[in-house]
Amino acid sequence: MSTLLDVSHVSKRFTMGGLLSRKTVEAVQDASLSLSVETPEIFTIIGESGSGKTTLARMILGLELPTDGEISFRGKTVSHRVGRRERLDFMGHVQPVFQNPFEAFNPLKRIDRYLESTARRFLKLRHRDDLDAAMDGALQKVGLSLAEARGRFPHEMSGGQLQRAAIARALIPNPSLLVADEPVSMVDASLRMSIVNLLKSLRDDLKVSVIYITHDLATAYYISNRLIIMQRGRIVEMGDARTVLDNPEHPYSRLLKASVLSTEDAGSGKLQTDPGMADRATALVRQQGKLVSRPDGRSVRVYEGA
Ligand SMILES: Nc1ncnc2c1ncn2[C@@H]1O[C@H](COP(=O)(O)OP(=O)(O)OP(=O)(O)O)[C@@H](O)[C@H]1O
Repeated sequence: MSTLLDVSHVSKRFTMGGLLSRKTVEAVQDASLSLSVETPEIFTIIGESGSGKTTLARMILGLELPTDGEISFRGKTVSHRVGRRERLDFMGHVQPVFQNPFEAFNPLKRIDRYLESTARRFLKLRHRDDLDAAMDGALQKVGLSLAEARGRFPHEMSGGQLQRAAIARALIPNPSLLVADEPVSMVDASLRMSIVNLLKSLRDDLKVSVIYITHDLATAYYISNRLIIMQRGRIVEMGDARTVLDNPEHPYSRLLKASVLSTEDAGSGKLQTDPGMADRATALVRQQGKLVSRPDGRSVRVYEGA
């Protein structure tokens, strides 16, 4: 098995303020994960707001450097501090998909212009027919076409269509990994599943791996192969998505699952989770603990004396 992405004991500390009011945030602490070339998968990062998901994603994309540890893609260290050609080569293999498609596109620039400049930059295409074929090919992969997208400004598309166009743009260089940071949270609920299913078909039909960052346990359960659950910068549970979500073991993972409101719970007015469970999960956050492998293949953070 060869390694596509290797995140090894990575931490990120942000330091803010001046000399007298210095404050540090441990955004990510000692995170490790790896994806293989041979098995494309949807690897999900779940956690509450501020748990370090985006920081981890930005380090994987080389937009942020780890304070400790190392990230490598196909054996090469990921960093933005490399030459332009090396950076472009990396970006051809690893593409981001952002949360808000309306922010990802300049409102004054037509969609096809974006796709065209990506095709020029990464595929070095120059002729009109070649550019059109590359754009149409990418748009077809996401259920759109160049005929539909040509000449349209971002505001002339729905959020769902625009997120598809953003994914089409990311697909132009033929990447082997997409890093999608909450790609459905700004899309209308009724269109969300179409984007989620699209990510699934990118994995199954195009063999593209996806790092899927979300707050949403339901979509994570539906499309993920494996996942990690993060709490305040630390991975607290990691493993096969269904094994973990069917029977979460870490108190924080249990709390997350218990916080998902079913329509039945809403109907019966049951809006609160067990306060004891929340207290246990937050008390543990102050301890470092240790990720321990379990026989069922998952890893769970355990604490001394707990
Ligand atoms: N550039 C930065 N400078 C200082 N602190 C930062 C920076 N980026 C992130 N942080 C802090 O690091 C922690 C983790 O943030 P991060 O955005 O990675 O979390 P998240 O899980 O993605 O949250 P959300 O779901 O709200 O996007 C937070 O406490 C955040 O305030």
